Amino acid sequence: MIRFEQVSKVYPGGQKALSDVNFHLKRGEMAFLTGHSGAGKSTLLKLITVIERANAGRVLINGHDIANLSRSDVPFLRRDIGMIFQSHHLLMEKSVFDNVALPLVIEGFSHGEIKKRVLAALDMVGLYGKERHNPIMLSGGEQQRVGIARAIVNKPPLLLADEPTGNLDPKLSMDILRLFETFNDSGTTVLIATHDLGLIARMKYRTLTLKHGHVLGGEELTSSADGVKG
Ligand SMILES: Nc1ncnc2c1ncn2[C@@H]1O[C@H](COP(=O)(O)OP(=O)(O)OP(=O)(O)O)[C@@H](O)[C@H]1O
Repeated sequence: MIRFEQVSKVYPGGQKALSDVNFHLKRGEMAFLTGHSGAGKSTLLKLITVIERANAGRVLINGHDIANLSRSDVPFLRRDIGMIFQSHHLLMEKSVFDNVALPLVIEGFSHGEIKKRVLAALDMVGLYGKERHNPIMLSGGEQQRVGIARAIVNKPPLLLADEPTGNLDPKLSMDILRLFETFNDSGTTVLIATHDLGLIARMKYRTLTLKHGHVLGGEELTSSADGVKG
């Protein structure tokens, strides 16, 4: 589903963020992306979502080289990607319902369909009944789950998460990871960038490790457990 071939990224100003990165994330797979602060994790996710573009090499999504993607095609690619951030980027003055509905409103779904899908997404993340609350009234873990509901509400085939458990305690972090497993079990491809090595060790999914923009441990995603679920 995602293939990087000899990908390098240098930011304007000369900061080298990724160097000759190769990896392949298969459809239906769940994997971690890790590495020290500044290793290039967010940059790698930004190349997949075309927030940034590579300077060298090829980024292929579903076999398509995204270097050939025109600006007007980018929103169509992003519809297939659910993106989850540590700071979840919720609209605090809007209700939980409106936050989760946003991708569907942008896509022009009918009111009836939006209601059905938003309530189903909130149910999946355990927030059914909180749709009229504002995010400010919720705990950090609940706010993170609103962000997750928004990312999965249009059922994207690919879910990318950038430090999704960064502000959460170990129990809540595990709950969030279990939630990702549920989506993965129903066929969603999942890539999670995280510093949390403890979490990675407990979950035993394949791990891509970056160090100063280079992939450690060979060209493919490496694992001590060959992707076996923990
Ligand atoms: N917009 C930018 N302009 C210039 N340099 C940047 C930009 N974004 C990131 N960098 C640099 O690129 C390198 C990789 O950054 P990136 O954010 O991808 O790392 P990261 O592994 O996600 O770090 P963290 O875990 O701290 O979020 C760093 O040296 C960073 O300073």
